[in-house]
Order: sequence, then structure tokens, then C-alpha cells
Amino acid sequence: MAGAEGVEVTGPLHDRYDEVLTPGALSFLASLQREFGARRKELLAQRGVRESRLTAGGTLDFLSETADVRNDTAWRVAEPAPGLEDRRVEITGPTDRKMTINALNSGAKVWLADFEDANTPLWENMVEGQLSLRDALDRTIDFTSPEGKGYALKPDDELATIVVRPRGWHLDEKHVLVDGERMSGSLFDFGLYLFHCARRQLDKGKGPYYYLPKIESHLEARLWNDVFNLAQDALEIPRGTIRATVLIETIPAAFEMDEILYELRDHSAGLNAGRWDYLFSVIKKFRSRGADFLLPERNAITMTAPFMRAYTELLVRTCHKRGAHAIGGMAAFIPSRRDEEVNRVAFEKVRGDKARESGDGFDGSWVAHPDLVPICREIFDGVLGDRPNQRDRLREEVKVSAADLLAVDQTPGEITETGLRNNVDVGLQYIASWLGGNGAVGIHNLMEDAATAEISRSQIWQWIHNDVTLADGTRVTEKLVEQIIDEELGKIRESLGDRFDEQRFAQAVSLFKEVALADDYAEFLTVPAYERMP
Ligand SMILES: CC(=O)SCCNC(=O)CCNC(=O)[C@H](O)C(C)(C)COP(=O)(O)OP(=O)(O)OC[C@H]1O[C@@H](n2cnc3c(N)ncnc32)[C@H](O)[C@@H]1OP(=O)(O)O
Ligand SMILES: O=CC(=O)O
Ligand SMILES: [Mg+2]
Repeated sequence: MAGAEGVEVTGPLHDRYDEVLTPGALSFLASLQREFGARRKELLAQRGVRESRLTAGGTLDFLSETADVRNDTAWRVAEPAPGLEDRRVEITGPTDRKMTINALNSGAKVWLADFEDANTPLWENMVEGQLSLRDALDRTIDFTSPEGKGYALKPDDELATIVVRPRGWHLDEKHVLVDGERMSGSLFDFGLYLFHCARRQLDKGKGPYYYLPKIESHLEARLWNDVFNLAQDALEIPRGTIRATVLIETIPAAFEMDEILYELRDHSAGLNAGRWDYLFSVIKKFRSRGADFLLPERNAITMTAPFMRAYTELLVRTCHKRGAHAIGGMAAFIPSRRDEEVNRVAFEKVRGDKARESGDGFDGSWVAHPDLVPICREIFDGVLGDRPNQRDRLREEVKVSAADLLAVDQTPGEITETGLRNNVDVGLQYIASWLGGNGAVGIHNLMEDAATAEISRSQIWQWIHNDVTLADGTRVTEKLVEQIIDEELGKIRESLGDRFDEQRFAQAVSLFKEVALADDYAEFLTVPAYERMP
């Protein structure tokens, strides 16, 4: 494979990788990295500065310097692009060939093709995911399971619209060096998909669409907008062709929703309420601030907690004021085709979650599994009927203050030994799976991904470092957690039997201790985890 000037690919080049990593594509990636790499690093450093202020006792508020943007009632985002008018059901998931076909065929309006929370950024997952997307658009994708079950796409007009979620700004792609430096994982995922699939999508009457994860400020949204403009110009695609839905899934971003929409207004496809990373962000940003920012154990926190309601209500209000879609989040309950009771509970929980969202004015929502598509559709059908969305529901009565968004201590629930054990158990099982190359997994009938695992390990860090006592009066210490790690690992070993040794539990324990116990808190568990990957 001929290279591109200044670009070195250090990952293995398996079958067909040359179809994605072409000299033209690599040159395009290099141009994005050269233009935006330094700004990305500056913005990541600014996250640290803001976080240090919070650790020192500071707070978050709506920005005074952008009050004009918030108060100006005249501007609106672009009208929805083809394929994004009606988003009442969106399925999310990894981009391996089987999941790609299943997601596109699922009956959902949109498929979020995930290179972030549901994905281990193993080199093979990244490049083969891009091949899946391209092959899906060419309709050359197929798959045969080891049992001989064949998979093929339904006709185009029955397929979900593809929306790609690249990695967040914090992640590198270490297998592609530009002028000797690792390139941004975000730019790698974004750029390869745009380079290969923008024209293919336009030929089908749709476009290159993205979900943007883990953004912490409108300046990060501005960076994405500048990336879009340069990329569209370079590929001779009209500006405004790319559309992006931003996940509001960090607490600082909740104070900048208007500004984020404004920065991306010609490319915007709305906002999504990414509840799991949002909870992680609340814990992370205020992790050293004692009782005022202490949440109950993970499974006790619901979307009706006052600070979560404030966030979702403000999101719908802000989106609809600007003509943008407001998309709901993920209920973690997954159905089972083998256990009727598990299925019943999952359907009931998801139904309740989608009923609340559709009633609040969201225009659609996420599901994690094809069997949940009909439920989400039925609930949104009940509110939307034949209308593609409810962007006209302005929710002008919603008033949310900074204090409402920060009312973390008003969340009902407690911290128990069961909650502590669950965080350890799920954290270990998830990390072992992630290190094995699978970033989305069902554990105890709940969907676990990078965002939910971040909550588990960060709660433990917070409880140890804030002298928290459990409901039974036991203090959470490093020693106690070490003991629970041993005990929970023993249970996992027993339940897996011979399969235990096939999985990466030794590595998972070491990483879990690093990210849950070490005084020096890791900003993302996926960053040290990535360094342990080939
Ligand atoms: C916080 C956030 O960011 S949420 C968004 C990120 N997270 C995700 O996207 C998770 C998506 N969901 C998944 O990955 C999966 O549903 C899991 C891992 C939770 C469970 O998967 P499984 O254990 O395979 O579930 P199950 O065995 O019930 O699957 C039944 C069928 O549905 C398919 N399926 C399940 N989930 C999905 C999905 N999200 N997309 C496409 N197909 C799916 C399976 O491949 C399987 O297909 P098959 O019958 O042809 O073999
Ligand atoms: O990405 C979604 C989330 O909830 O996190
Ligand atoms: Mg997320």
C-alpha cells in the first residue's frame, strides 16, 4: 500500500484494510490532524483548568460572555436533513458485520453506528467498522454465523439512517502517526467515514451524519464545526451537508446547550440527553466535594431525580426554541429471548422511560436492542401520530436555574454494600470484556458500556476519597474494596468455570484498581485501558 506524506500506519494491515486506508484517505486524515490537532490538545487542557477550579470549590453557571447568544431569539438551526426528519426510534450499537445488518434491518429510523461507548477501540474494530459502513452502503455486506445463519440487508427504503459516533476528543488513534505523533481518534473516525461514505450517502439521497460525544464546551463544538467546514471544502461537498447531533452528556455542557447549537447551527441535527456519561461527569467533576455532590449507588439513581429532570427539561426547551430535535437517552434494561420474566421487566421499564420522554417533548429516543424498537416506536407513535417530530412543542413554561442543574444532593436513595459490590462486579466484568475487544455487554440484564462502567469505578473512587459510610455504618476504605474485589472475582470465577481463564480478568483487576482506587484519578478509564491494547 503506497503511503501518504508524513503518515505512518503502525497497525497491522489485514485483508481489505487497503480499501479503507488508501493514500487519498490518509492524506485527508493528515490534513485534518495538522490543521486541528493542536487546538484539540488546547481544549483538552482547558477541561483540566475548569475541573481544577471545581475541585478548589468553584461552581458552574451559564456563561456571561455568551449571554447574547442565549438571549437572541432570532436564530435557529438548519432544517432537518433527508433521513433525519423523523427520529422516533434510534438503535445504537457496535459496527461488526452482524450488528450492522441487524441494526439497519431493525425497523428503527436511525442507527447510531458506535465507535465510542459501545466499542473497544481495537485497531481491528476501527478499520473493520469503517469497512462495514462502506459495504452496507454498497449493499455488499453479508454475514454467516458459525451456526450457518445467513444475514442480508432488507431493501434500502426499509433501512435505518446511519449516524456515526466517532470517539471523543480525549482518545488518540495510536496506529496512525502524523508527522511522528498519534492522531486524534475523533478525526480518524470522522474523517474516514466522510472520505469514503459521504458521496455514497448523498447518492442515496441522505448525507454524512454524526453524533458528537462527550463535548464539554461550546468551544469544542466550534472546533467540530471548523473541522466540518474544512473537510467539506476539501472533498468538494457543500457546507451544511454534514449534520451532527451533540450529546449533552457532561455537566459543563448542560450550561452551554444554546451555545453548542449556535456554534454548529448550519450543521446541527439537535441534541441528545446522554444520561450515563452525564452521571459519570457529575461524579467526576465534583468527586472531591463531599456530601453536596454525593449520589446514591448507581442502580438507585433514576431520571426523575430533580437534577436529572432539570437537565432533560432544559434540553427539550433549548432544542425546540431553536428548531432542533431533542433526542432521549438509553434505558439500560435489555430483553432476553430466553427468559420471559427478564423480558417483561425490560419492556415495562423501557416503556415507562419512553413514555416520560415522549410526554416531556422529546422527538425520539434510543434503544439498545432490536426487540425494543417496537416498544419505543409504539410509545412515540402515541404522541406523534403522523407528525415526524414535535419540535413545535416549545415547553415555554420550563424554567431551569443553575442551582436546579446542580441539585445533586436532592437525589433519593442510599449507598449500600450491595451497591458497592455491584459496582465492583460490573466494573471487573465490563473491563475484562472491553480488554477482550467487546465494548458493549449485557451484565445482570443491564446494558453495560464505557459510560456505565465509568460510573461504577468513579463512585468507588468518590466513596473512598470522601470517607463515605454504607447504610449499615461500614466505612468505605481501600482495604474494604480490595477485599470485595477478591470476593467478587471469586464469584465470577465460580460462575464462569472453565471460561474464566479465557478472559482477561488479571488485567481487568489491575486496571480496575488503578482507576477506582489510585489517589491520582484517571479522567477516563478508556485512556489507560487503551495503552494496554496492542
Ligand atoms: C451509554 C450509551 O452510550 S448507550 C449506547 C451505547 N451502547 C450500545 O450501543 C449497546 C448496544 N447493545 C448491545 O450491544 C447489545 O444489545 C448487548 C451487548 C447489550 C446485548 O447483546 P446480546 O447479548 O447479543 O443480545 P441478544 O443475544 O439478546 O441479541 C439478540 C439478537 O439481537 C442482536 N442485537 C442485540 N443488540 C443489538 C444492537 N444494538 N444492534 C444490532 N443488533 C443487536 C444480536 O446480535 C442478536 O442477533 P442474532 O439473533 O442474529 O444472533
Ligand atoms: O452516550 C450516551 C450516554 O448515556 O452516555
Ligand atoms: Mg455516552
